Amino acid sequence: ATVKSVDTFKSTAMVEWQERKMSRGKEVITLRSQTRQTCLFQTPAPVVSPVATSMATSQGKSETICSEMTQSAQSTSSESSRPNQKFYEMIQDFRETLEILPITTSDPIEPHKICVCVRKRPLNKQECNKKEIDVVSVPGKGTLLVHEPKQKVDLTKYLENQVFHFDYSFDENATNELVYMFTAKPLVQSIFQGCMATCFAYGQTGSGKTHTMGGDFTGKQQNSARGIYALAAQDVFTNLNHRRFANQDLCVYVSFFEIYNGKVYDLLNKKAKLRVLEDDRQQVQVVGLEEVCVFSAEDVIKIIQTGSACRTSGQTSANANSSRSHAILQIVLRCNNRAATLHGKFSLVDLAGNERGTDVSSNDRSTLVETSEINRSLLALKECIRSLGKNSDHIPFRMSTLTKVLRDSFIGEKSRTCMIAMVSPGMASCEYTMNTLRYADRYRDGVSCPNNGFYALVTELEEKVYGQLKVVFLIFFFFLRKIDLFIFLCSVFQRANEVVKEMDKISYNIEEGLPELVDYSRKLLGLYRI
Ligand SMILES: Nc1ncnc2c1ncn2[C@@H]1O[C@H](COP(=O)(O)OP(=O)(O)OP(=O)(O)O)[C@@H](O)[C@H]1O
Repeated sequence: ATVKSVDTFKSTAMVEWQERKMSRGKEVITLRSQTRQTCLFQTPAPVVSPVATSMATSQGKSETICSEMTQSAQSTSSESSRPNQKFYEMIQDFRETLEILPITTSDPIEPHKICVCVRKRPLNKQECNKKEIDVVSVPGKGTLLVHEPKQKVDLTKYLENQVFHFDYSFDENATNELVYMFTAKPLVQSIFQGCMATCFAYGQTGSGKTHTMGGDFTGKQQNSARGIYALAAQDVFTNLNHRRFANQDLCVYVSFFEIYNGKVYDLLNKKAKLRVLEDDRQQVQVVGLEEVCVFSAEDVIKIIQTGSACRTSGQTSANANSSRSHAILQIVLRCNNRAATLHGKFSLVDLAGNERGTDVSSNDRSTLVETSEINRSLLALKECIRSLGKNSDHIPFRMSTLTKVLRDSFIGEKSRTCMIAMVSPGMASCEYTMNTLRYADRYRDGVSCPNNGFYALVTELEEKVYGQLKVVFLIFFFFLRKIDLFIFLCSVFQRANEVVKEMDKISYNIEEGLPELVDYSRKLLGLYRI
């Protein structure tokens, strides 16, 4: 109950009475202004502020004070001790002007070839203890706002309210079931029609990717039955038993693997390292990948549990490990004939934490390699989905192992893709949140993206660099015995290495870095042209 909030509400003018009722011995009056913001007034007043009293009197209602409808529990004295109190108040003021209409199960689900949505997780216990400020608002209808705290040179604080639009936006109260209904569920239907579907969970570490895909946590125990993996498996078997598909004689197979540093590891076979090969017809095979035939959703849940345990075992920090690798669960429908012909495939991908891409400060070689691999794969993924969205003939899937193994999901009319961008709401994560949203925004905006030309150019140059590299290696092996040529090639490699390092540094902040990246690509090509 603050004087300021009464002021704010009063200034919106034209207040209509909505409702008066008794609650726990107090009279609660709900008001609604013309701008549809809502405010609660209660009697008797624990604190009577002059402004509140005068306002109430002017309305003919004595002993009335204002309290914020949301976060009232955290207000009063503890609020003043909150770090960044000013920003907190500014965000609260802004939220009062918003019309909040969260997505519900009764909202229509539209068919998309590429669907991009965003999910905000709630502030966690630690963040609440630190009195972190929630800087993300989800008014609904696919919109999401980030209230970016800024400061002018004269130290005046202000907010930059960034608005993003996606196909769907889920707030902190959305359940996995609700998210599933709008994202992966339509893709499950599509694989029965012979589609290759992919659902990605993207975002920084701790933003809720594993919670969404693998299931929510009760303490440290993950409830695998309530994640998108399991919900999709349940729907696959429901569909399979439906009379429409019952006579198609389909069988369900599951594989579960992870990609770490560009290498594939089988999570259903003691993390065996596997090779990715491409045949003459550009078909990509993960050689020796375990594909288990399953007969119920429970079988799939057991596989998820086995694979997840394998994913994290032997690591000092499970979370740190998972955030560095991409985990892929594939549900494959095969016709139950001798050739076990592929009918449809659903790949569910829990991507590596995208904040790794910014971690270029480290001098540790393994961290640098890890970072550049994550960078490369996320950039490649973006390019492949964008090419798919534009129905382009050229899909740059060779850019990374991730896009290579998902190649058949990026081609043809029968591809369906859904990207769920996860965001953490805290002010401390604001920069990462903005990066996640900008990345996801690129998919939606493929055609009108101002840097479209640059993206295409970078992709084309990357492909050329790979081509040239192949030639260099051939020459190297051919003239292996010529020491002067060997020294020359060493110096070329050294210079190329430096250029590649520079490229890695800027490739995360792709927005500003693109022109530079093009320059570097050209330099690289120049180096290899001997
Ligand atoms: N929507 C949500 N509701 C409640 N808690 C959530 C939600 N999303 C995430 N959390 C909680 O936040 C914590 C981090 O989530 P999670 O492990 O899923 O993040 P992540 O993005 O997969 O991280 P990493 O990249 O490190 O694997 C978990 O304790 C999880 O229970």
